[in-house]
Amino acid sequence: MNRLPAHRSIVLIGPMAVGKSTVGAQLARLAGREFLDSDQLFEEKHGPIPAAFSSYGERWFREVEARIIASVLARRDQYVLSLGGGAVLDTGTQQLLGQSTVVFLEADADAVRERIKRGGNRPLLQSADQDPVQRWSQVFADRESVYRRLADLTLDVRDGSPEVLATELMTLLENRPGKEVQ
Ligand SMILES: Nc1ncnc2c1ncn2[C@@H]1O[C@H](COP(=O)(O)OP(=O)(O)O)[C@@H](O)[C@H]1O
Ligand SMILES: O=C(O)C1=C[C@@H](OP(=O)(O)O)[C@@H](O)[C@H](O)C1
Ligand SMILES: [Mg+2]
Repeated sequence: MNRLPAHRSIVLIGPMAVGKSTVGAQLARLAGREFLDSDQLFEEKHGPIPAAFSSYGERWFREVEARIIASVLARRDQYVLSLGGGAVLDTGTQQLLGQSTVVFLEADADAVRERIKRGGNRPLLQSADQDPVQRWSQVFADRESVYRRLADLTLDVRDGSPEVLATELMTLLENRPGKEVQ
């Protein structure tokens, strides 16, 4: 059963390791919707992201990432989509997100310290002169204004399990009008 009929595409954005993929999957389950993840779609077709960065470069990754996201956002049905952290830098993607309910998952360096260690291999956090958390803070500072500008809703994900956070997000979404269902 679809519990969020007013919203078409619900898109989770935010910096690396805040929990976009994990909370997005939980939200989709609670809402009775299909879950899509741009990194997962990339890897299904092109293999691991770190190998793509090292073989073809970030620029190529961004081009393919933007195409994958555009093809999902062209769909007219209802789903939950979690984006990779840097996907929102693409101006075409920024425009297409205007049709979706965009949720910014917000955290800080302390909250993501353990999450960075636990899941995912993120080429942008590998640096010779900075530790991954310092690097995360720098990348987040560079992108924060973009996340805030695109967000219809912001969810603080510093505390709480993914299940609790997804339930909180369900309630927030249930209580706000959608902007895209004609
Ligand atoms: N609220 C949370 N509390 C504790 N760990 C979390 C939470 N959300 C996600 N995680 C863990 O943090 C790691 C990164 O989560 P992930 O969903 O991959 O983040 P993102 O997609 O934003 O990069 C994973 O190991 C995940 O299980
Ligand atoms: O922030 C970024 O530029 C990236 C975030 C990653 O996704 P997550 O945000 O799911 O870790 C992945 O797309 C890639 O490693 C680049
Ligand atoms: Mg992810």
